[in-house]
Amino acid sequence: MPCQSNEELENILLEAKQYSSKGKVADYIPALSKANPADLSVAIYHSDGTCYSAGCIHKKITLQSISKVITLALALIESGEEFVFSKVGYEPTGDPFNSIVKLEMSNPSKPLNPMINAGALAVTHMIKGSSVEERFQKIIDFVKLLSGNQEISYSKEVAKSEFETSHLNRALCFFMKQHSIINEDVEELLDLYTKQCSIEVNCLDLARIGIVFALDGKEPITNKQLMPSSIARICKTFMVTCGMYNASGEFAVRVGIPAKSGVSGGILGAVPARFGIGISGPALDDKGNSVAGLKLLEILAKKYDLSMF
Ligand SMILES: NC(=O)CC[C@H](N)C(=O)O
Repeated sequence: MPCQSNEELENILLEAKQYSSKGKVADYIPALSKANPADLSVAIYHSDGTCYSAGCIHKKITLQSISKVITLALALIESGEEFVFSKVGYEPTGDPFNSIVKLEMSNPSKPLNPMINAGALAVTHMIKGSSVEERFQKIIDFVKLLSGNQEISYSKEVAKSEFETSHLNRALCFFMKQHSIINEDVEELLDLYTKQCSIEVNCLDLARIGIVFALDGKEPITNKQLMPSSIARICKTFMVTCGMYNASGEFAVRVGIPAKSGVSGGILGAVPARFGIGISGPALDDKGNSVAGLKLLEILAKKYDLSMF
């Protein structure tokens, strides 16, 4: 069984850590630029509930795009497959996560998948509730449930920083409003989306969420089904086809596990039926993925034969 000690993981982390210097922290959301590019941490959650970890494991990062897979699960639970996929498609774009170009090219105009910003905004729009507060509470409660961590909260500073600078996301929303994919107030939707992206986790939380997806929705300790297995499988499929933005193809070849990254440098991995993996490493490559995190996953995948292909 792979990785049976923290020391083993520590050695792999040290090898991957050297790659941090090749990346840069995201600064298009000003508050994210405060992150330390040299940070790296990893946790692996086994299906029997044991967990191994290395690095600055308690350091928090915000979920950013990793939240997209969580709101997708929630929207599918609340509204069902038919409704969700009437508003958002199934296909990878090959474009950067915040690109607008395919929205105008597809006919009828709808976001190509729920992992790009346009698709994620359309999914967040579906989360039901009478106010932004009620809807956000639902999202954060779901993150608490999946991570088994009742202490989860969000960074007001990061949420505010993104809300004030999110002009491209505003443009995506207005375009989608014109085409009836969304019909709520754009500022309210952005308020909810930026809060969702600002939920704080560490690599242990990410690994714990990862194992729930890996086990098709089951919590490893209690065996409770936290979401229908069909929904966990839809989410994992999108993680394979679009989870690492427009680097998902190369990632499938090099690593071969369902994963979702975020511009805070987080990566959520789910090795089917085996492990949840959580990584935090804020230095990013030019596609927005954690450079050292990618390296770490590549080493783990080779060493422990993790690829599902
Ligand atoms: N790739 C990401 O992590 C993007 C999430 C970020 N909140 C945005 O909308 O730009």
